[in-house]
Amino acid sequence: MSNFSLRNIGWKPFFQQQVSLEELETGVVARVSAHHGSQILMLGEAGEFSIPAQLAQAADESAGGTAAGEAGACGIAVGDWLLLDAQDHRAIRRLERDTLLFRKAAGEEVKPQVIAANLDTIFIVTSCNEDFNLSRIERYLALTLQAGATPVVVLTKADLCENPAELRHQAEQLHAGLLVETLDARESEQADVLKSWCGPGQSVVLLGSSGVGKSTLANALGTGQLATGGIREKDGKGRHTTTARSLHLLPSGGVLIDNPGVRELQLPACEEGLTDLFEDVLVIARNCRFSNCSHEGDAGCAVMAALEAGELDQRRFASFQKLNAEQAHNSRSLAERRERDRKTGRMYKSMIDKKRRRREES
Ligand SMILES: Nc1nc2c(ncn2[C@@H]2O[C@H](COP(=O)(O)OP(=O)(O)OP(=O)(O)O)[C@@H](O)[C@H]2O)c(=O)[nH]1
Ligand SMILES: [Zn+2]
Repeated sequence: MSNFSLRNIGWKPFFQQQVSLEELETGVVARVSAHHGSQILMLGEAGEFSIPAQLAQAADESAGGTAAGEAGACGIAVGDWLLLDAQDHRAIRRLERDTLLFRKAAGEEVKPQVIAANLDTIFIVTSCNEDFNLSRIERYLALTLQAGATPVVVLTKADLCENPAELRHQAEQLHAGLLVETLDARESEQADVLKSWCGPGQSVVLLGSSGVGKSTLANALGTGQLATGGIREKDGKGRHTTTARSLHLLPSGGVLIDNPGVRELQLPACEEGLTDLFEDVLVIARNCRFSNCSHEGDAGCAVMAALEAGELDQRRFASFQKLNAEQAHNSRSLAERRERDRKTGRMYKSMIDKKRRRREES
């Protein structure tokens, strides 16, 4: 049986203070490291084990108070911390989340889909060549800010670019204080700059399109070095499991969480994230004559004036409009869906009530 210190799997004071000494006498805390159909893989001080997903779900529903922006995004996520009964590993409670990264689920349905919970830093990876696109970085930034995590933009393939410093400068303008690193991901000494975000107690994720160098960076951070894959542990029913997990321990003491390949990256409801990201545009918009100004030809529009005066970048404004429209569309549809579900729920309930009354009467 392998041993992990809780700190090396991301345990922090924020979680510690949610658990009483009493609870720690009869319970254990462990972190969700993967979802495998009906089983959830957990990582705790005693190593790896799995519990039935149903039991974990029950703990989630009892978790109550949801963090800001968690709107409709429920369910146990990779990165969650659970308090379990030490004897039978029954899930008692899901600990409150520090941060929660989610996106709009793929497809027609407007549903938030949790990517991972309790991330400290999100590395937004993009390359200095064809993939470099400021508006795409803004999209990732909106999600990161909404999640409550710290964004760090990583521009890979600097070796294939004439002027990486210029791209870095452009990316830095996207948000006040935004940290941007440029590097050749294949050179592990260059990737070392990322290690300062990967110390003990820290959980990180790499987000970005296919081929930008995420696996290369993960390797440079040392995911391959601590051979912990293929651990055989007994699950609750005494069976052995050898499933892959999505939490990777790093030699620097932190945890790297795999993200399921994000192909379609549509924004979920994330108004706060966008408000934070586009503070510069919103400050200008405060001077529009009408508070509900569309910034598309309304009289007294301060945003149009700023665009004409060259004080606001055309690309930035287009991105602001596009992401806001997408966000508004997806939150409106979400609200509509909830209303529909509520109505359907009420209809079923009244049907059942009627049936019951009829039965009682007969
Ligand atoms: N020249 C150069 N090549 C790089 C750099 N980073 C990654 N590559 C190469 O780009 C290719 C793709 O890198 P990966 O690390 O597999 O990219 P990924 O983001 O994990 O891709 P997916 O697994 O498809 O999501 C590989 O051939 C890498 O060797 C870099 O900084 N410079
Ligand atoms: Zn306006």
